[in-house]
Amino acid sequence: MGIVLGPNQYGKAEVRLVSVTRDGDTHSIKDLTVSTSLRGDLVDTHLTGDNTKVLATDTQKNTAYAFAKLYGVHQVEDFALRLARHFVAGQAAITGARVLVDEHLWQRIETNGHSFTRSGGEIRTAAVTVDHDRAWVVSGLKDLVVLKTTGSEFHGFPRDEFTTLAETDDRVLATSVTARWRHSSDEVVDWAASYAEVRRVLLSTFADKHSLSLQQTLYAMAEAVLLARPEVAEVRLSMPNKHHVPVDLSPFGLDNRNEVFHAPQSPYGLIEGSALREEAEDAGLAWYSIGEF
Ligand SMILES: O=c1[nH]c(=O)c2[nH]c(=O)[nH]c2[nH]1
Repeated sequence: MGIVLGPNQYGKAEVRLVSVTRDGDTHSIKDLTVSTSLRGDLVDTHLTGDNTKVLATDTQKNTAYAFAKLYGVHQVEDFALRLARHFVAGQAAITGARVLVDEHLWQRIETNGHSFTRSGGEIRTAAVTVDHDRAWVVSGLKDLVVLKTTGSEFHGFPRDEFTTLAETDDRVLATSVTARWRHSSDEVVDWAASYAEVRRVLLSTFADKHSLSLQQTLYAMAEAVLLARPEVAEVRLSMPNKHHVPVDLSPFGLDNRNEVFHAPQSPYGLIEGSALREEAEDAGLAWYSIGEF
């Protein structure tokens, strides 16, 4: 009995692609996860390792980035159709292409034209500790994903023999905010109004504070909450630095002026910190009640 090659396909899965377009100070983003699968006459590579007909998955990935630059993303259906047709038209052995696109949707933070929150997924949290007749109330939120397409720099860091990171005076800054803030007293406050205001202050500070490091942005956000909300004694923030790396399109004769980014899920920087009132009462116990980062 002979053995034959059964159905097969191959491609690049989960290419994280972020495309920024600018109209003056008003920026727009398209944030995609793109997966490609090609089918066709692929017997040789499976049976003998002859790759003559294999359009490399790395090339498929590069094509997605280059097409974002060349044609823009616009509607994901158009983007996917263009990519899929290109693969089928360009390689005689490739007769079928399937392109899957997840578009991650963003909403504007209205304070400026270049800051966004990712839609959906945000969670409001509360942690309460009671010790005999005392109570501590810690409100918070997590998975609040924010991004700004300008107004962020990072330079002046030490360069040792293992440093490769380039200095930048204009980068995309993105993070998923986990925030916890401890209320000064256990008296009932208007929790809903307090939450809404803290959230608003966190967002507007992220958007409007010109950033020289995510650490600086973190502290500014926590400080702004304390300045705006007398009922809050301490704010803790945990903010992963969701890196957006400009894709080098120069091998394809294309420039990339902060337009097309690779947005890997990991690794990421993890920036954590807090701000508290100097006179914050019972900080030791409060530390325990607010919990770890
Ligand atoms: O805002 C930043 N803070 C860092 O500590 C850091 N480290 C790094 O590689 N990039 C960045 N960005």
